[in-house]
Amino acid sequence: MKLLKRLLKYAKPYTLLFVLAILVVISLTFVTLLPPQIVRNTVNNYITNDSLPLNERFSGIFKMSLYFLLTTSMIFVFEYISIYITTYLGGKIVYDIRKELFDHVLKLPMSFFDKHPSGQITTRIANDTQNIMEFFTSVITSIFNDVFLLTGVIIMMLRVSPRLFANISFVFPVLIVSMILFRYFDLKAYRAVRTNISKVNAYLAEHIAGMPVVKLFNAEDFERKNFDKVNKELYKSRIQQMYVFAIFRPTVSTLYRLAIAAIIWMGAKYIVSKTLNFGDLYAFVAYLELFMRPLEDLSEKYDIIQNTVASAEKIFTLMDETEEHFGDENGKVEIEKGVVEFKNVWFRYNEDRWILKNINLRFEPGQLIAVVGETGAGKTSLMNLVNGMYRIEKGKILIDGTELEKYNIHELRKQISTVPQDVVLFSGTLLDNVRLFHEEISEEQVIDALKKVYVWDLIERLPNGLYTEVIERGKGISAGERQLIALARSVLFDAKIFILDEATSNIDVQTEERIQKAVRKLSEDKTVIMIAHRLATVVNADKIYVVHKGEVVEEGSHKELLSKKGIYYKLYEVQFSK
Ligand SMILES: Nc1ncnc2c1ncn2[C@@H]1O[C@H](COP(=O)(O)OP(=O)(O)OP(=O)(O)O)[C@@H](O)[C@H]1O
Repeated sequence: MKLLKRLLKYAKPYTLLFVLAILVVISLTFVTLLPPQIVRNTVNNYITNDSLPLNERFSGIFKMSLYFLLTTSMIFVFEYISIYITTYLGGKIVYDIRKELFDHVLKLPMSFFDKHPSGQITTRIANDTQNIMEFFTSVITSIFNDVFLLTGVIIMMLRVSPRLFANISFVFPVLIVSMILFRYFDLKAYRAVRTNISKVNAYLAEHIAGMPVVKLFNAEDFERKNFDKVNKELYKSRIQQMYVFAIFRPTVSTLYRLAIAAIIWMGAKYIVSKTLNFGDLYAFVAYLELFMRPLEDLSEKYDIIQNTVASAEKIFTLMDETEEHFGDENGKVEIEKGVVEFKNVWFRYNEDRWILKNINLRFEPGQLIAVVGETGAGKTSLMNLVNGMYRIEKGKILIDGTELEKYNIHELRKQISTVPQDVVLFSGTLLDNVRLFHEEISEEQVIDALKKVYVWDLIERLPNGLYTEVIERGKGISAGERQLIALARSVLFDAKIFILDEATSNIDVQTEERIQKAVRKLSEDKTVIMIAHRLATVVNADKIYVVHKGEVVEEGSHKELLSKKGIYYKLYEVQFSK
């Protein structure tokens, strides 16, 4: 109930439209009840009324036909208006919710994205909101419609023949109970089908993305068998759902026909004994048919409400996630020199273990400083702290002597350029990807940036050059090319601090040498932090920090570190003895 209340808050700005929709629905109910009454009057007053002159009977029938036509047209108009308004309302409300949700997701901290799979977040924003749309388009106003119609039909039946109504009143609870039972079993079967559809989807998404691995390891047979399992489950649940339909649908319609037979049997007796008119019997049967429609509809709406509650719960859980409040909105906005210092920094992603322990580092412009260490040592984590992607637990990170938390984080991030290990490109051209969709940056400026890192000739060589289209996160562009694009992007945005996280790991030795030259030049007036696996790329660095199991264990120039014969020496030995 609380959830529905919170959901209804989104409808508040559109209250007037809702009121209008309900008024239209009330009018629709009213006119829907008219046709059986018109036919009843036609039969009773004109078709079977022998006491009237023939011409009056014909003109009466004509008049009634016009009424019938008029009400049918009104039903059309009201239905059109109500569908129009409700679809507009549902669409607009879901647009608002989706917008708010995505805005909120953009403000969530990295730790949130570490814990939640991207597919799950996508489903919340794309699919769960869709379920909610159904609630606003087909539940709210239809419930009014159904309740009004049910009440109206019962009133009309009582007006037509209270005696007939009393005689067959036992049929109504039977119809209602069988409908509820049908819905209950149908819902269960439908849920199983939906779960199995998501399993098939999830399986396909994961395994089609992993197709290169499937082919390389000859895993086609294994894939076939595993897919067959999920596919079979889906098939079985569909059959189960079909059984429910096969049993209940005919049961409900048979009950309905039996009720009509009972009405005709009793009604005919009353007609023969002249206590009921023929038109009354017709109207009564027609109203019974109208009684069935909202009954079916209401039970369907119950389904939608349940789905909506489930989706709303998930959406609001996401909406209640705490936003990232890193830094100070009104804090410092500009990095002046670009001196980065770590002072006794401790950091962990989860309670269970420290990733960085008592780190002390200093990076400054004019020097090329590198961080090395084995896989999983904590190098990338270190760099993510400079960007304020995660919060440290103990110690201080200072930029130009000011604590990171005292900066406006958005302004700060603009001045720190990172080339990550795994570069993600967006759909669009290479040009768009270098200038990150900033149309105000000209093609010449982009080419200039590419030339600065000595990669323009590589891009120029591609068949469509800068206009090469990128699809799905950069498929079709080699890993090395992606790194070059990211590197040029960093230069283009002219940051004060550059973080190169194994930025040349996928690039051939020749190109890497040229890039090293560019990086060296860059470090003359910028702060460049270079993380590297391959020690060959850091031998010329002014200073090298060696990180081991989350601690800085050695520091110095390449020569100094070799002479220490410590961890750096060992790493060097292993790499160069190869
Ligand atoms: N988002 C995360 N959540 C939890 N643990 C993480 C997360 N990212 C990294 N780790 C863990 O932290 C440790 C350090 O990882 P990090 O990526 O900093 O290492 P690295 O030195 O950069 O390694 P590599 O050379 O392979 O890039 C690893 O044990 C890793 O499993």
